[in-house]
Amino acid sequence: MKINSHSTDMTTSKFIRKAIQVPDAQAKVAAHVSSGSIEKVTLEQAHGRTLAETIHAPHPYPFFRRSGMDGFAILSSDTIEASSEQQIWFRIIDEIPCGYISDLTITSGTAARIMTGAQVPEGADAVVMMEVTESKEEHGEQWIGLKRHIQPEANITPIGLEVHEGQLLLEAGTIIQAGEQSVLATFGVGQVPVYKRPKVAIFATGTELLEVDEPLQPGRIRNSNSYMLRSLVVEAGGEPVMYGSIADDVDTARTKLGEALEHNDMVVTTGGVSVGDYDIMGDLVREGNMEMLFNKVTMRPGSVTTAAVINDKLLFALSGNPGACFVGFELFVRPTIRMMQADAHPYLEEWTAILDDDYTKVNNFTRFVRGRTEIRNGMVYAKPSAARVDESSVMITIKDSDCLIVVPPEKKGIPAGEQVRILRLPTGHVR
Ligand SMILES: Nc1nc2c(c(=O)[nH]1)N[C@H]1C(S)=C(S)[C@@H](COP(=O)(O)OP(=O)(O)OC[C@H]3O[C@@H](n4cnc5c(N)ncnc54)[C@H](O)[C@@H]3O)O[C@H]1N2
Ligand code: MOO
Ligand SMILES: [Mg+2]
Repeated sequence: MKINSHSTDMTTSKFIRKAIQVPDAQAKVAAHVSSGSIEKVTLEQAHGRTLAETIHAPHPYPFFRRSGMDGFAILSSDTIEASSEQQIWFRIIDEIPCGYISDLTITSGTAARIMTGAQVPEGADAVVMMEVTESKEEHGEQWIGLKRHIQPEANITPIGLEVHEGQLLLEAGTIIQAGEQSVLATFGVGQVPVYKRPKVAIFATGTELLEVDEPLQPGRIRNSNSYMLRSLVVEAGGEPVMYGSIADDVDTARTKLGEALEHNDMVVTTGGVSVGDYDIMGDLVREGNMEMLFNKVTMRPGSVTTAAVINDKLLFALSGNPGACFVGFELFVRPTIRMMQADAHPYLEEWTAILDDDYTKVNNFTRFVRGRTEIRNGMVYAKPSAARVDESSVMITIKDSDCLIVVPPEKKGIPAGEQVRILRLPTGHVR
């Protein structure tokens, strides 16, 4: 390739970057996030979505006095004298399968045959299970005999045992999973108000990038970051929109970015954010038609992670190095997708763990080391995923990680056995 004239003058703007701390960078992003719009979806579509309105119970639950057994509805006071020596007989006056109600009232000496889940008839204050009764037929009438005392309310679930009318059922911001589905269905919420999934445009920059189905060529690699990002967006509850990959050309990037911004709620790119000659995303965010929030963060990997705002939409220009791209997503993009759906806990959950291997690498930025947790004797242990290398260029350990071990910028490493902070990665949980 011909040699072009490139500036390595350290006073040019691409080299002058003000590094900010991760929490400050997160706060800058958060200041530009507003929770997205609301839509109604069917209950089937609601799984994993975030509820946009608080829901109160429109009625008590159970809604009627419910039999807990297949048996007979009786008056418990009729059984006071019942014993192994003294059998009490009841005349069956009705039969109540589930879904039916009786229009008769149970009075002393009568009973109704009733099934589990059916509404207990008026007058009855107990249900006795079939197995403890004897039955007989006399003059065309059915009778049951009972030799034991039955407590009032036995086997009857009272109205409102689980939920009383007006009770808070689900708060806005709740993620709808199996238990929430049960609640919504029980209370007749068939159209569920949820936050719209943010549409997240993804594109990769890099002249070296090949499509996944292209054969390898010298000096080139396949674009893996776009697919990694796609999965991460799905996991975070966003709707990924793939814009492929482009060569390292600032005009192409500008056009692509414009197109992606027009049709989506935010844009995530990967590659070209460092100080290299072809690091075009870095150049693009300095052009002036956007507000750059930061282009250097005191973290590794991902120190070159860049964020900007264009027409109220966020652009995350993540590093091309796979490890850095991954960490940049987890610390900045995932929380944004969660915040747009009003998640009360948008950031990665923080735990304390015991470091399971010595960590010797020293650096002056906070390091987010991909790691794996294990519970032993009730304690959480975290081990770096990579046996030797934990470079930001390393791709292979992403799949082996369920946490980021936070290594503060200190002069020495951390020996095994010390307590460390870890950030839990919600891997595999599709929201
Ligand atoms: N002189 C300096 N060089 C570098 C610095 C620095 O401060 N001064 N920072 C280093 C750090 S730290 C990182 S991280 C990288 C960041 O690089 P970029 O974000 O500009 O990314 P690229 O240069 O485009 O690519 C880096 C690396 O990643 C591969 N890549 C790119 N896109 C993809 C993709 N879609 N899928 C898989 N792999 C991808 C690319 O081929 C490169 O190998 O800069 C350091 N350099
Ligand atoms: O941005 Mo790099 O990933 O700091 O190592
Ligand atoms: Mg670069």
